[in-house]
Amino acid sequence: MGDTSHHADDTLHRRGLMFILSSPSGAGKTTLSRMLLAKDAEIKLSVSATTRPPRPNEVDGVHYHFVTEAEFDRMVEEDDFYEWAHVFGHRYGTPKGKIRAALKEGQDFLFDIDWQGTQQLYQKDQQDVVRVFILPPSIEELHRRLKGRATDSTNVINARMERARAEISHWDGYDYVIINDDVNVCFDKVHAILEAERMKRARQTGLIPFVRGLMG
Ligand SMILES: Nc1ncnc2c1ncn2[C@@H]1O[C@H](COP(=O)(O)OP(=O)(O)OP(=O)(O)O)[C@@H](O)[C@H]1O
Ligand SMILES: Nc1nc2c(ncn2[C@@H]2O[C@H](COP(=O)(O)O)[C@@H](O)[C@H]2O)c(=O)[nH]1
Repeated sequence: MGDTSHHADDTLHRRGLMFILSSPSGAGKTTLSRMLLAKDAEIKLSVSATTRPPRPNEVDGVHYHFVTEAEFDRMVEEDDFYEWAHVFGHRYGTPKGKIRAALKEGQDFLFDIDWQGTQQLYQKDQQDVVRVFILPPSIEELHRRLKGRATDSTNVINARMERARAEISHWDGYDYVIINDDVNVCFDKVHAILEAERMKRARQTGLIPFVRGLMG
């Protein structure tokens, strides 16, 4: 064994990444997001603001910041959003918060956002963005999942099903595409992507001094 004074853990600073999960409504991105947050302590959810009313199990400030139309207007005027979009008759936006500074410090962020938000984030910050699209195994299964979730009225479910094909058409704007058939298998793939992206050379900003140390 050689000199351990340049231990990798002390040296290898890494830039954080913006990990985006998108899918047609009901394909399972929120389920996968929650699994990822429970399993991986290094990634934090970017909590969006929305004008949609909360579902029964949703907590303000945890799953979304639930805001009024007037509050959303104010946030837009004050340039508080990285991106925002109209989705299913409501507005949703990613608050800027301290994301940029935290990325520099190595913090990873998870975004459960649609294709419009993905395009906007990618245009602003290509180097930090990793785009993952989740597909359902079939349209029938997508419908079953939306009904089985039992959080939305029949009208809302029908509207989301009507939009599903249009949303799926954006699949080619993503770096990775995964079919969510068995949720555990799908989750392992999502996590493997995150782990691999963390090791990209460009993200490992501490590599240069580390390699210099190795070369003596
Ligand atoms: N692989 C799977 N097999 C069976 N059911 C699943 C699977 N993945 C997710 N589900 C179930 O499907 C329903 C929809 O999942 P989820 O809420 O995660 O979808 P979503 O893509 O986030 O939808 P939305 O965009 O509407 O928020 C939930 O009841 C969830 O438990
Ligand atoms: N462009 C953005 N899309 C967002 C954001 N937060 C959530 N979403 C997407 O909206 C739909 C519907 O979500 P739901 O919670 O009402 O089912 C879904 O595709 C989300 O990914 C955001 O900040 N910006």
